[in-house]
Amino acid sequence: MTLIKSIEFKDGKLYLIDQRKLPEKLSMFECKDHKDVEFAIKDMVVRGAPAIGVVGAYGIVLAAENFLDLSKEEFISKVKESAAILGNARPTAVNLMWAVKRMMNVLEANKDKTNSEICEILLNEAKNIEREDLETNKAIARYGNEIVPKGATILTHCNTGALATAGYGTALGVIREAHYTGKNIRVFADETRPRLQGARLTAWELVQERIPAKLIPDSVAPVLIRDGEIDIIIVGADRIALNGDTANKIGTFMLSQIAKDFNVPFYIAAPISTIDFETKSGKDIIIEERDATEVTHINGVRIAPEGIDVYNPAFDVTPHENITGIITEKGIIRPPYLENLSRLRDGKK
Ligand SMILES: CSC[C@H]1O[C@H](OP(=O)(O)O)[C@H](O)[C@@H]1O
Repeated sequence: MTLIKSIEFKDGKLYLIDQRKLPEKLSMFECKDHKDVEFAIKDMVVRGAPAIGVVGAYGIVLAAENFLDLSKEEFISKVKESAAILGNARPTAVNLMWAVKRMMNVLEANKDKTNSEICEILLNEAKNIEREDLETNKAIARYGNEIVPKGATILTHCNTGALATAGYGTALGVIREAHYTGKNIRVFADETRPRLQGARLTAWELVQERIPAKLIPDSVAPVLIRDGEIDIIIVGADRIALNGDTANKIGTFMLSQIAKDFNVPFYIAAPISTIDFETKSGKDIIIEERDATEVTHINGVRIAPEGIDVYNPAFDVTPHENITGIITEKGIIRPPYLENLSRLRDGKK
């Protein structure tokens, strides 16, 4: 099993696999300060809800180190300002704001220490967030593997692998676990227009791991589901509302509706940090709209005529009624989601 490490903080800089360049080129993008990190998140050098949470945390560390020599008051103010900028780099995935809030809580709790002590403490917290995400991925994979039948054909959408997390993956982590525990599974991976995370990233991870898979145009998935070719669908999430409505990559809702029509189990795999207990339902989730050129161009080559208008939402919301279960590091959460997610929020079994 090749552990793909897409995020590395060393010698006071943050290095990221540049996912815009994969699969043709494996190169690192260097972040010297929090503005580089903001760009990396916005331009999808790094993407994937858990991954941008980890990267956002390290962005705050870079900010603290760059403002180290300021007065304590200016230092705290500048770090908080940088954190706000990072937290707003992409609006839909809750993990980013979750990580930023966690880092700000640590800053607040240690604001009476010296600037350099605070830098050290923030770096340790960012490392904790990264380490915990990897552990979380492994737990999600183990629980998810329990619902993967031997010999199953699994459909997945977008990229939810090591590139989208601190390593191993969420939905793709379940697929890895099923493969490595000898379940003899095979995968259909949606290409996932327009940014092609499936074709460029998931396919790359599956090839690296020699997991039997076929890449398909997004519109093939409904036909495979209708024809009984898919045993189970497992996808990721960017934000799960308290009632279980889930925001994920555009195209997920369509898959869930067709899965429901043809009685194919449809699972979300996500860490608990992706559950937003403050958001009551999917209606309240902000859906990021991205640049028109993501649709009108591929690799910089224009494929649609000048002058055509574009609507490019990066996510859609799957209603909780379409979701068979939510695979988390604490087990699989089943309906009724409002009741069960509220119990999780309140720390009840
Ligand atoms: C475990 S990644 C979760 C989620 O993030 C991806 O979105 P993006 O590539 O725009 O960052 C996709 O929705 C994945 O399912």
